[in-house]
Amino acid sequence: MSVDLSAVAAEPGAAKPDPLLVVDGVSRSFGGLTAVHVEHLEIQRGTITSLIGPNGAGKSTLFNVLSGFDKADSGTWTFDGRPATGRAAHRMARRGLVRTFQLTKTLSKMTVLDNMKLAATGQRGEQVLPALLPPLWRRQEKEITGRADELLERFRLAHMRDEYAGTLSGGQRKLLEMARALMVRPTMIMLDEPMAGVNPALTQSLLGHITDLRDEGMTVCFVEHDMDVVMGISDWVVCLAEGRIVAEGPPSSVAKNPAVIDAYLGKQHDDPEARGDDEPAE
Ligand SMILES: Nc1ncnc2c1ncn2[C@@H]1O[C@H](COP(=O)(O)OP(=O)(O)OP(=O)(O)O)[C@@H](O)[C@H]1O
Repeated sequence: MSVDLSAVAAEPGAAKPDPLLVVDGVSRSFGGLTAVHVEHLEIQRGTITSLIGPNGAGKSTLFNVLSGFDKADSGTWTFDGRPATGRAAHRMARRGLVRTFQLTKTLSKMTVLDNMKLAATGQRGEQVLPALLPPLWRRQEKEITGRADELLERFRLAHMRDEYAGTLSGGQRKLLEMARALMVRPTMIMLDEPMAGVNPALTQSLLGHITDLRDEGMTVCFVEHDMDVVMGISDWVVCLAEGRIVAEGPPSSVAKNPAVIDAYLGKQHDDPEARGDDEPAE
């Protein structure tokens, strides 16, 4: 681990020695439901921080808000010491914060290389299709292709460079999602369930890539509902439940925190599928 967090209190809202992202009073509701209400959160620079919590805890909503893909109802946040509240995703990408997003239908019909090149435009995604790319982008094309090839090599996707992205396996898609996000050379990468639906061998490889990014100095934050996945890799774990931070700390302390256990068990208790009930009671 590159940053020592041993002196940081394991409690919600804990101050970090050198936070890259600082969140204050952020809330987001849908109708009458408060999906997120985070009083204070600091993400330490140069660490792997995991955001865990049961289904519906608000993890993706918080991610979407902070990365500029959704709007908060209230609250403020800063990135790298500068105000970032309500900034659009492509502006945040230019400032160094990117998030991965899943390969959509449209992107599946483009080649792997074009997916990478498009990502270089900085999270504008499908709003900027290749035919419409600005002249500046064309001038930089050589450099961008070079960067794309370098990343495809690193993520072992070079042999798929000219294939349609839709032909990739589930695991290769996850690698492409990560590689795409790195096109803009971010300082912070936010990964939404990077291991979901991936086989164990590939999970190990993805975990290796994530650790490498951190070791190169990048700040990594990922959302995961499966607590076991994050334990081995995280420097710090933040647990959300019903939109609020209920615990924070090193993985070992969070794993045995009663509020975390309650959040997961409580959810299981409410969820007929997790209880193993196939049919609702008469
Ligand atoms: N666009 C939306 N419209 C209405 N409700 C929403 C919307 N997005 C999220 N919600 C609700 O907000 C709550 C938080 O959802 P969110 O997806 O952020 O949780 P999560 O922790 O990421 O869950 P999961 O692990 O299942 O992805 C849920 O109750 C969800 O139904």
